[in-house]
Amino acid sequence: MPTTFETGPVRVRVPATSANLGPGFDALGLALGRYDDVAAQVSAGGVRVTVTGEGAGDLPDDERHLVVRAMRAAFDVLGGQPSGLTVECVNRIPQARGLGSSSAAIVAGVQLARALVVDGTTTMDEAAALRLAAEIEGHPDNVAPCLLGGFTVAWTEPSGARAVSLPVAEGVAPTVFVPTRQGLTAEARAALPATVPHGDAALTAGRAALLVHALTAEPGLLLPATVDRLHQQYRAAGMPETYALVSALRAADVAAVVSGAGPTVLAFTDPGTGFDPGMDCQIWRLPIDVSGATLGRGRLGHAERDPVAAGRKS
Ligand SMILES: Nc1ncnc2c1ncn2[C@@H]1O[C@H](COP(=O)(O)OP(=O)(O)O)[C@@H](O)[C@H]1O
Ligand SMILES: N[C@@H](CCOP(=O)(O)O)C(=O)O
Repeated sequence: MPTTFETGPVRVRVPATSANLGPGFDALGLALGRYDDVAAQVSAGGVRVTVTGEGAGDLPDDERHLVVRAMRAAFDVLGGQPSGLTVECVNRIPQARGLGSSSAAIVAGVQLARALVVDGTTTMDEAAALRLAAEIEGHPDNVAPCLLGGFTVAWTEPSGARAVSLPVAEGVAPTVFVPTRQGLTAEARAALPATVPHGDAALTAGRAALLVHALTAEPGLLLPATVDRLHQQYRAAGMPETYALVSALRAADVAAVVSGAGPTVLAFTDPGTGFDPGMDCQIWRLPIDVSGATLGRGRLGHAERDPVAAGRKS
């Protein structure tokens, strides 16, 4: 039986994410209250993508667009491809900064495809959506919080990625320092060594375990819980201003880390208005997103189309 598709548009709101959080390389992640909104509809013709906000004018408007690539991968799993797609993106997550923009695009694509298939040869539950999104991204630590919301612990089994979402303790409201300059995750991953000293691995494993306790129950322990020896120092040469800012914040007893692969810095407490970050950046205090990717029916409304104002969940 051929796959049947929803005839009207569907839409999804996907949060920014911060991965690693210091010692949780490729495992820990946090969903943040800044969002991309994406709508999609099956059409008779080819693929047409419009982009407003972040990436407008730079991203491809055809099959090469990451949302469309993720949709195509999900349609393959679900059993059938629509010939044409119309996709509208309103992006507020800065790209190539360490705030999970690529994962947001991938999760948006997978979720939209799931919502557009009315009757396919296979169904895809949330666990399968996570597996597919992680496979496309290559690591699960951003796609997990983007899909599930909250603070997530993700891991990979032979059958694929899995994750749990944990409630964050009251009062944790991260501040992010988002540099003007971009840095690609693939390049930051290439800077990592193939092996690390056993002592560094042991120290980092202990702090990652402590971080789960600190974030869920005892934020007073976030400073020691965010020590990492697996990735940040190896990436420092490629983003010296980021590394200097993390060091300056930590010296002031602020639990700060490189967000994802950088160059954004995430601080778990507000360093105060007088603090000089020493680099050209935007500073945002973001709530933690607890819902993850949220689907809806219909095209984007007035609020979702505003690339500036609608950065928060309504
Ligand atoms: N919303 C989006 N729509 C389409 N492509 C995107 C989007 N966001 C990111 N990308 C693609 O992913 C790249 C950035 O990915 P990456 O280096 O992993 O950075 P980030 O830390 O922001 O995820 C962009 O250069 C672009 O090619
Ligand atoms: N664990 C990954 C996380 C990358 O996050 P991003 O937001 O920079 O894509 C890594 O550190 O490479």
